[in-house]
Amino acid sequence: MAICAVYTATTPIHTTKPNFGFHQKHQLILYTSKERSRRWGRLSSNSTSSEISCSAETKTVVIGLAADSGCGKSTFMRRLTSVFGGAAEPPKGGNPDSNTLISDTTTVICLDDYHSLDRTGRKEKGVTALDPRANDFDLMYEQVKAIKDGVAVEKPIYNHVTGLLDPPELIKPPKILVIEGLHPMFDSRVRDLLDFSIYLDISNEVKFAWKIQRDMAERGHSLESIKASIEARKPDFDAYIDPQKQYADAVIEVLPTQLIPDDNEGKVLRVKLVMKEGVKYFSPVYLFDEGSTISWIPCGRKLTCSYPGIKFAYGPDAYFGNEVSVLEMDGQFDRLDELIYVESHLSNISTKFYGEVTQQMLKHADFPGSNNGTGLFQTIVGLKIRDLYEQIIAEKAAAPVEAAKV
Ligand SMILES: Nc1ncnc2c1ncn2[C@@H]1O[C@H](COP(=O)(O)OP(=O)(O)OP(=O)(O)O)[C@@H](O)[C@H]1O
Ligand SMILES: O=C(CO)[C@H](O)[C@H](O)COP(=O)(O)O
Repeated sequence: MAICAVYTATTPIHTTKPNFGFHQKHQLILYTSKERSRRWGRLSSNSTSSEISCSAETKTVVIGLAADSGCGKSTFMRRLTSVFGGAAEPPKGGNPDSNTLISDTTTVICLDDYHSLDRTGRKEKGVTALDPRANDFDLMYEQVKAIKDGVAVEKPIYNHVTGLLDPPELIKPPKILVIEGLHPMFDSRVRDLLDFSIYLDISNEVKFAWKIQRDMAERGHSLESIKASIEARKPDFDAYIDPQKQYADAVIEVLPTQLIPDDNEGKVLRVKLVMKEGVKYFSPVYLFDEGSTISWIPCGRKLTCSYPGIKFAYGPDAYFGNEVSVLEMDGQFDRLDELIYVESHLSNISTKFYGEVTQQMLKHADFPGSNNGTGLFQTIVGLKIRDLYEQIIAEKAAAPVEAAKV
């Protein structure tokens, strides 16, 4: 087992405003992206931080999850980590405002931590957090690469409560690293490090409904301020976030239902799972017959459906010039236990036992989207990621045996 160094932070604060309490002892220094990267991000063999032992053989599998804010990334992450078992929690004894979630198998880091401008800095420069100029892609690349290579890093923390950049936290290489946020597929160097990538594509109507529900109910924002915030972000969303979906191996697209004519309530959803063909370790899910075009209304004796019912569709398609398979569900389940009927007609879902999808959905019945295609497809993608991870590990384990044979 090799002893690996740790990326270390010499001066943790990078902000435009003096900090309070915990932060006071640090100097106020503004770095250019390059200098900040040099100070914070270089691999340090004479590091004063604790050194981390790591094994070169157990390389971290890296998953990217892209979406705009408030589009269900956290919910998806909870479903994903649950597939691997064990609860995901913030680093023990660390910053209470850390965005990181660690479980036995997975570490989820939020790419907001690579904002190079804090809230005030963005305001002063007149840029949004979605703008690449507000993010440090050099550091993101260096640190994700280091973790993938089995090296711990001192990752910055963007504090969503204060809007400031906090002192960094130590991230040790996990079995699976998930990088979630606005830009996991924006920088080609970071993109190339991903073993699998997902884009949550929430249509404007649905995004608006979800944001209103959360920001009005939980955060006390007014309808006008929510509308204004969505409008203000839209140009940068279109320019920098949305184009990433062309690179994703799987896209979960959430649209208004087509089952209710002129629906404007936004409660019933039509959800598509777009799966790229030819991705290593990933075989797209199919309904009934692989490669066919299917339309299926499962409502009847085995599935209870109230108005407006449920409709599935499956078939081949093209997406940004790539060959894909698309599985679609419009409508919502009345009884989650009956989902087993739908599950039994899906293939390549990478379950370990009959009914595992239904079991996962029942386990998290209280999560948003559990009665529709968002929850169903997020669960299935979680199972596919577990399968991908297990294939990569099995291949690595077999490699020395194969080499010895030769
Ligand atoms: N599948 C879903 N169905 C209905 N509502 C949902 C769904 N997913 C998320 N939401 C709504 O959107 C809100 C935001 O979800 P979540 O916290 O998972 O998103 P996020 O992308 O992690 O947000 P942020 O980046 O702002 O923290 C939830 O509180 C919920 O109201
Ligand atoms: O798009 C976002 C991703 O979560 C946030 O708006 C961004 O990180 C800035 O955060 P805050 O609004 O807390 O200053």
